[in-house]
Amino acid sequence: MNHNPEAVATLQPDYLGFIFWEPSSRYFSGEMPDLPHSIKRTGVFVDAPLEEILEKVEKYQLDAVQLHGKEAPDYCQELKGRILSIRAQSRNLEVIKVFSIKDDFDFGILKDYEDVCDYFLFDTKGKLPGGNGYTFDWSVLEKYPSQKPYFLSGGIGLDSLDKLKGFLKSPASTMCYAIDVNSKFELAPGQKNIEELKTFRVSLESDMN
Ligand SMILES: O=C(O)c1ccccc1NCC(=O)[C@H](O)[C@H](O)COP(=O)(O)O
Repeated sequence: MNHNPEAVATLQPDYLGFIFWEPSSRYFSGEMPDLPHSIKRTGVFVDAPLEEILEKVEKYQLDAVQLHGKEAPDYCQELKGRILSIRAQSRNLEVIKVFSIKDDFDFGILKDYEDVCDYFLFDTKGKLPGGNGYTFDWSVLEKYPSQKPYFLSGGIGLDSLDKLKGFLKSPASTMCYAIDVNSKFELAPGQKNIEELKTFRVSLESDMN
C-alpha cells in the first residue's frame, strides 16, 4: 500500500481524504493513522449503501463524507439524521456533495441539496467518478447562485497555479471555500508528493497575503 497520510498531515491541510470506493486505485483499507484533530478525516464514497458509510464513519471516526455518485437529497438528509442520532449530537459530520461539470452546468440542481449538505464540491466529469485529473472551465462558476461555500476540484496541480491565483481574485470565487487536490500530486496512486504539495501551498498562500 502506497498511502502516506501521515506525511500529508505534516502540511496541516484542513481536510484529508480517504477513498472508500473499491474500484479506485487509491482505495483505502488500512489502519487510520493518528492525525491532528484540526484535520478533518474525510471519507470519499460513490453511491455506497448508507449502512456502509455509517460503518466507516464510526470505524475511522470520520469528520466529513464526500459523495461522488448520484446520491439524492433524501439520501444526504437521512445520512445526516442517522449520524446525529448515533453521535447524540456530540460531534458533527460534514456532508460534501460533489457535482461533476463537463461544459456547462445547471445550477438549478443544487436547490434541493441546499438544506441537506454542508458544502458543494465541483469536480470535472470524466470516465471515473473522481480522480480523473482534468480541469473544467471555472468560468461557469461566475453563475454560481448559492451562498453555500464550495470546494474547487478537478485536475488541479502545480501547472494550475497561475490560473488558480487569477480565479481566486475573481468574483466567481466569492464562495470558494477550499481547494481539493489529488492525482496531480501523486508519485503513485494514493502516495502524495509532499514536496510538490508544499510548493503549491506556499505559492498560493504567498499570493493571497
Ligand atoms: O481519486 C479517486 O480515485 C476517486 C475515485 C472515486 C471517487 C472519487 C475519487 N477521488 C475524489 C477526489 O477527492 C478528487 O480529489 C477529485 O475527484 C479530483 O481529483 P483530481 O482530478 O485527480 O484532482
